[in-house]
Amino acid sequence: MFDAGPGLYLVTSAFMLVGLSWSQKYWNNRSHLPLPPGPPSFPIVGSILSLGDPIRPWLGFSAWRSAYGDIIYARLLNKPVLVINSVEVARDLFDGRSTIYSDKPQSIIYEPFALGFNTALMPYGDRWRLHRRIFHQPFRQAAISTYHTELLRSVHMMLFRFLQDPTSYTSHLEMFPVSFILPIIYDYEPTAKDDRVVHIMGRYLELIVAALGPGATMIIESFPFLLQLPVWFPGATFKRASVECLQACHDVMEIPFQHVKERISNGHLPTCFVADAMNRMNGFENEDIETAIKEAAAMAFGAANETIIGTLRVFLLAMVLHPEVQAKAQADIDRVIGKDRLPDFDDREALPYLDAIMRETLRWRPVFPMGVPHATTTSDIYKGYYIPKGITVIANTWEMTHDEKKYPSPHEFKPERFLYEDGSLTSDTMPLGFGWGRRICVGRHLADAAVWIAITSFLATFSIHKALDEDGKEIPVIPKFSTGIAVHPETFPCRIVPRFRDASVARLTQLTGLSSSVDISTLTQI
Ligand code: HEM
Repeated sequence: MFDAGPGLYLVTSAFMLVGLSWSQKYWNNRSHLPLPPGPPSFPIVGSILSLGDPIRPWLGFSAWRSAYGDIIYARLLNKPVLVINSVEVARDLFDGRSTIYSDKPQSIIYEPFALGFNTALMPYGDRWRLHRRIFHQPFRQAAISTYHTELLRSVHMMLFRFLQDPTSYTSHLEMFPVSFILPIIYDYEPTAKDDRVVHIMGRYLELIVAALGPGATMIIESFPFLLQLPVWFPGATFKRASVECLQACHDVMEIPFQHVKERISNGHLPTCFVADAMNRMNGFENEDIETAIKEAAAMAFGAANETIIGTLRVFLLAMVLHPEVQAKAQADIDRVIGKDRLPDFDDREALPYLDAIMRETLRWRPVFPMGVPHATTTSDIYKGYYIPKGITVIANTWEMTHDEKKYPSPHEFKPERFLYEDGSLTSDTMPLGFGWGRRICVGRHLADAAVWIAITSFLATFSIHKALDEDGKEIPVIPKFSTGIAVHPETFPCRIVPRFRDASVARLTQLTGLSSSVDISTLTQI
């Protein structure tokens, strides 16, 4: 028999020597390698003062680009961050080195504010992989057409609400994602605006937005004892918010999920994300899988809400500020579809200008102007710079979507930038707002279909104009935006007027064909 003794010893020693010299070289490299350039850092505050507006850090990150370039190292308070200001570097790192750049920074606020189940904030590991597996099948591009009927139904219900109460446009936008995502995820039909499931998600999101605001996060991270105070203690605001948030999160996950399970145990066969995943992945036999499905379902419910409402708010703002874009889109719709029916998904190819408007909406005011931060799992060397392990990595979406070279006059709303001279669409589908690499948004194809049908149907049936004062003069719209990690325009005064023939409930009923399945008279209460 072959004696492995001395041979194996020699081979092992050789490997060890190579390994040692490599790690020595690596260490020497690292010790000689600089961190990427960045603004000067001061004790305690780091570089935060040179950010300019700390509430909108993406603007400061963009301003740093001219001084420090596409990849910047900075310390914000006690947190080291790597800021990426160009698509090229983002692709190199998030796509090309995805095993290193797919982690997420963790915060002590996640547990007390029930954010542990949020896929987008989860560490890169088995629990996250299981979530992605649950999401993959139902949300891949090829599956999206199965949701077209539900999307059309929800968008038509939204049109009724606009017709019956044109002043409450924010509330109608809020009901749109809820009315298709709840049936898709839980086979659950929200019955009224104060529907229990809609209400608990709304409350949970409110609490999270407050908790994740830059000020609140910084205070809690700097003074964690605030979360140890008893709830009755004067000033224990964060502790009370945390208790309420944990309860709201429990309700968000359990109430709609138990609705599906009850229906199954009563012999029904609901067709929805939860029931399909439970069957496909043996969720009934495995508690860990059941928990992951419950979490993924609540994640989809929450993720669809904030993002789609935000994008549609940006769209309406763009239309009120740019009547010429609105008129051009409506002329296209009238030419392709006419006045006797409403848009359908089959019309999409013939309406490139509508796609261009959608892309420009995502570019002009991305809902996540600095994406959702990633983190590194190990240290790395890129273009001669040392990138530390565990550093927070921010892809500055704002800078990428406002890059003057790629998008001239970037602050103007110009859908034409996505069209060739012959009117056909360019290959730039504006994916930048949906994140990067392995962590790219799982709901992007659903979002694409939902936003497209919503804007096309809206423009087919309504126009939005500036509101008029008592003298009949237009009230100027001064855009204001919310702050936080997800940003959207605040409500502005406007007039929404129908543009379809007769402009009556009867005519809209005829156009949508909704009356057979929905009680139209109750829609404004929804
Ligand atoms: C206009 C609509 C939307 C926008 C702009 C958007 C944007 C984003 C962004 C920027 C991320 C972070 C990606 C990263 O970490 O690099 C993300 C993650 C995610 N989104 Fe969306 N999203 C939208 C709609 C949706 C919808 C409709 C769903 C579900 C049905 C969804 C589910 C998710 C999930 C599960 C993640 C976590 C992915 C992961 O960390 O692996 N999103 N989204």
